[in-house]
Amino acid sequence: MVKNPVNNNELYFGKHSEIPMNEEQKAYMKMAVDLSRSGMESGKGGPFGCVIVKDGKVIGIGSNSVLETNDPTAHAEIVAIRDACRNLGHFQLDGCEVYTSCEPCPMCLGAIYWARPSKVFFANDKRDAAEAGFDDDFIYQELELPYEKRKIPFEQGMQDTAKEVFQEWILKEDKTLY
Ligand SMILES: Nc1nc2[nH]cnc2c(=O)[nH]1
Repeated sequence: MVKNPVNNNELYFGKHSEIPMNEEQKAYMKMAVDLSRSGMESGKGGPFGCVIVKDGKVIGIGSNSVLETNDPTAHAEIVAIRDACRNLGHFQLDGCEVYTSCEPCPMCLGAIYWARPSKVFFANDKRDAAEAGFDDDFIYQELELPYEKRKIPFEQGMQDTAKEVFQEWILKEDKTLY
């Protein structure tokens, strides 16, 4: 195993997964890839597609719609999570599988963790996305930098004031945790 000497992270060489997908899983991934192509060809957005499956049924689909909607958050995974949650009538994706044509970017990774599906399958990875001109890997690298060294610097202020609301949340009795 080769490691990055700066942060000791394992370096990427070649494919991640050693467990081949079964035929059903391949069929869902093919749907995700088809969505990536149709979204790209229609001009909706970049070449990314996503399918969400629960108990053998497709409950959400999405293709990248950033260009069509002028929404920088309209990544395929976000569009599919919104579709699935709308269809389920719930804000979490318990017991669901996410099939995405590309490894999720940090934003989509966050959305996936918040939605809490049981598994994620991806085809292209963040290095493939970088070769195609997308910033997914760059943003992962930014996460490892101190706030002031990021391309978009982050500065903290008024923590005490904002924390008062967190204290109110902690004490609030009628809240739904998510
Ligand atoms: N995984 C993923 N990466 C992206 N990078 C830019 N757009 C997207 C997207 O929709 N999905």
